[in-house]
Amino acid sequence: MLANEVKVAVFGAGGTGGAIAELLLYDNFGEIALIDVNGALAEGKALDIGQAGVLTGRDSRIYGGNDPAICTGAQIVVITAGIGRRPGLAREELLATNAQIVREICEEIKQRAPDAFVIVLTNPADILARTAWEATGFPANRVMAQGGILDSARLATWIAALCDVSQRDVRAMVLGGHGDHMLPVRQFASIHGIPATLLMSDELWQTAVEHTRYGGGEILSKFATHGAAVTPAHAVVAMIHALLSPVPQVLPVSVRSEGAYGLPEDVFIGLPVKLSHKGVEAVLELPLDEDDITQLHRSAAVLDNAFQTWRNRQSSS
Ligand SMILES: NC(=O)c1ccc[n+]([C@@H]2O[C@H](COP(=O)([O-])OP(=O)(O)OC[C@H]3O[C@@H](n4cnc5c(N)ncnc54)[C@H](O)[C@@H]3O)[C@@H](O)[C@H]2O)c1
Repeated sequence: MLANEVKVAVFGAGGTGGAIAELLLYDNFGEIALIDVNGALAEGKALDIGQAGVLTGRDSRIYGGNDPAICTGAQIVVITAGIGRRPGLAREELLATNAQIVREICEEIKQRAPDAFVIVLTNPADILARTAWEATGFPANRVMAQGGILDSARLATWIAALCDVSQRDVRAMVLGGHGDHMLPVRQFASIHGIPATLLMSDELWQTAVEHTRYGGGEILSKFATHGAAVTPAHAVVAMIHALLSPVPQVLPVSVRSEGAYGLPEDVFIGLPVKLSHKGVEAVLELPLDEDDITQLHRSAAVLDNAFQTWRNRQSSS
């Protein structure tokens, strides 16, 4: 399907939601609906972004408001609505508030955009994708979270800087949950096809990993009031393009594990997947090192425990 035939609805018109809408306009998407509890914010962003269409030669129909009904008929829905991190606040600590918001939004999606792909950006994104999957009742291949594409971009940026090579030559893959327990996979990092293991010392790799793991927090600590928006928005738009393409792309995406790598079936976690207009076509089961498998399972346990703790609190309150 061509972008100009597609309607995308974005819940949350804040930093990331606005940035996503702007990129969708540049890519000439047919219709972009921005929805926010702060309806004036969504309307204002839609006006501001839409007016750039004249100067950039784009024709997207973009509108905003607080009425969820404007998501009706969207083929792709992105959820960025909720509270964000503040310095010192972990992604997992946002769960109770954001899970409620995501559930309410999913009720709307279920009624008004029943055939949509759903991409969750709101943190903690992996756990909220699981919440969205349950709340929509959609097949798991249509519900996913963004985490790994952003984290992989951060890792690639640091590999390029530390090895003094062009970012364009670096490929990297971060799996696991989008949090401090993420899993940057060393054997999947390369510089123009050359395994990064041949060009990076252990020390340099560890430095790149540390910068990646705390990359979101680093940006947050500088802004203080909000987190990163530009690269997260590009990561979401990369997923949207993959979801329009008949040719599958291999990307790290947070999806229901379905038991891959021996993980609990219902856990949503970053895995290498084939993503296309059919949604999540397959999880690629690759021969990971023993340490990486251990770390992947540890990450899944963190996500599963947080989800179960939240759910138990819900049922006892
Ligand atoms: N997964 C990732 O890679 C990633 C990257 C960046 C940010 N995030 C997360 O994305 C979320 C959004 O970040 P942001 O920087 O855009 O935050 P933001 O505060 O700028 O925007 C969030 C918006 O959501 C709106 N909102 C709140 N409740 C709503 C509801 N029920 N319906 C509609 N809108 C509602 C708010 O009014 C606000 O405008 C945060 O949870 C953040 O941690 C995730």
